[in-house]
Amino acid sequence: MSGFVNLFVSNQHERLVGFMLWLATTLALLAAALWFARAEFHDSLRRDAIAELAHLDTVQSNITNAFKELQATVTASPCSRPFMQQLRRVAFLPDGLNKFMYAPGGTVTCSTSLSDITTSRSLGPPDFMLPSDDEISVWVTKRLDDVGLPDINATIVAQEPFAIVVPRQDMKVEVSSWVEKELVLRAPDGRVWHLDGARGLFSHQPEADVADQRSNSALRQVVCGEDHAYCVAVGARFSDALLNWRMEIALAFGLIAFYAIWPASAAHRAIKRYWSLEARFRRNLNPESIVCAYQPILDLGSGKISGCEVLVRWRDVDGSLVFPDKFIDIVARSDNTLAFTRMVAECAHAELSQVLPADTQLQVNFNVFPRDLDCEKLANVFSAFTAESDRFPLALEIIESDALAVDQAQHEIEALAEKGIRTYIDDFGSGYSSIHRVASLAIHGVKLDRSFAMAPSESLMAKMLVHALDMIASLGREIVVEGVETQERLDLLVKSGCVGKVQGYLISRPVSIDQFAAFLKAHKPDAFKPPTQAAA
Ligand SMILES: Nc1nc2c(ncn2[C@@H]2O[C@@H]3COP(=O)(O)O[C@H]4[C@@H](O)[C@H](n5cnc6c(=O)[nH]c(N)nc65)O[C@@H]4COP(=O)(O)O[C@H]3[C@H]2O)c(=O)[nH]1
Repeated sequence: MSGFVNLFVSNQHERLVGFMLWLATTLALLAAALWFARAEFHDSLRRDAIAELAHLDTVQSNITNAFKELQATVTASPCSRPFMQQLRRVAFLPDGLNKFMYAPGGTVTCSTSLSDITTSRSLGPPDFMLPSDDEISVWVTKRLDDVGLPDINATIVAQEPFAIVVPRQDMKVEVSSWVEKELVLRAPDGRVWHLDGARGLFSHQPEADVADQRSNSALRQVVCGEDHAYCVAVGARFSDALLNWRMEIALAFGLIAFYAIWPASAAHRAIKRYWSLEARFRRNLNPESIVCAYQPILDLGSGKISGCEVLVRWRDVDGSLVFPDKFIDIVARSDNTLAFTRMVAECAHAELSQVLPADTQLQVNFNVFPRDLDCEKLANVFSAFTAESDRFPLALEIIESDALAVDQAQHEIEALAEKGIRTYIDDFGSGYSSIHRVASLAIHGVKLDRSFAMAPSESLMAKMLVHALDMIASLGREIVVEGVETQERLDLLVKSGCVGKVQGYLISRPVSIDQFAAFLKAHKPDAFKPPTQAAA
């Protein structure tokens, strides 16, 4: 499951996901097209079978009419000259039936071909009777030498006292070369007699002596006439059909593969939206996914770690840690800034109070959104810290933004100070902060933006560092410098004589609570002092 999630979360597999979606869409469309083609093919087989059956229906209706005609018009004394004349008159009707017999009880006494049969000849027991009320008996492919029709194998149908020789029925409807047909007669008990076409197609089990295994078609349609006495089976192998239409199929495949690009890319966009960091973050932000990191703050006067800044990380759905530069803006754009800060405060308080020794005294700095600068609300969010202000004095770092109305901010900052909560202007020098604003607010201190301390030695920013420090120092506010990465830069800050505290990778990166506790335990006050001072 996590591998599957990874596929969408990590951008590395974007091409693979896009390709898989295209492939899946192409295959799905192809399967739908094949299903449709198969259904259409089935229908066309059925249409062929019905067309063939229509011809047999005509034969059956001719037989029914012939019997009616015989019963109505052949009334003379059986086998007498007038009888034979009447019989022949019916035989002349243009319905393809011209061999009639007088065969009461299945015994042929006279026929249109042979009027003077000296001895009656029995047809024997019929092969089957039709289930209809007309009492019709059927003899299938009977040799007719006995009844004066030498070398003829034909089907005889009889309705007392007449019998009709049904001429051999061939298939009439033209079909494609890869389509097979079989014509059968079928007794009510299920026995089947092959009449024409691909033997075994009807029963779908080729007889042992049938060499042509193609009869075992994959697609088959069987339609039967009235009484189910005659049926047409039509079949073909789908693969044969596909082979036959290979050009059309290749073209269809190309078109499907091409048009699959649109639904696949729409699906890809939807998936990307669903799995975007913003969507994942909004769906999964909860106290369990909040991870706190602690960056020590070094007091330059004492050399001790006087506090820490709590920096939040977010545990993504694939387990990886996401840094605030990726999601703080998402929080800032939402209405949940205070709820978010509460989650961070609760996470930090639980960890700090559990892991650090009871006698630890440490200022804990939190970042708060400017819009949440409201003493009452913040005191509520950080109530666990204000309740333990001896152990964990609280400090709030506020990024001064344009939205921060000085008068209102001043009022809230004063109220916070009354509750023992310190406030700092964060990232001074990076945003809207001006020396005028710093002077107007009763803040405890200023955190100088890390870009000053991190700037290369000869750069303009590095040169501005000392001036920025002088300027803030003149306002009498505590100065904390962030982003101290080298001993050289730290030495410069110490030399300036106006920096109270520093924070940066030189001292420690933001670390987990256990690493922070270990760091505090191992820290020596002269660890970052220049060698001369350390020796003294
Ligand atoms: N290259 C370099 N970087 C250093 C050094 N020392 C500290 N940093 C980084 O500088 C950032 C200091 O936090 P920030 O200015 O408050 O800037 C923070 C803060 O504005 C915001 N943020 C972090 N946690 C929270 C939070 O809980 N709530 C709110 N509202 N914002 C937060 O996200 C920003 C970035 O946080 P991080 O990515 O943790 O980045 C941290 C820290 O890892 C250094 O020597 N070199």
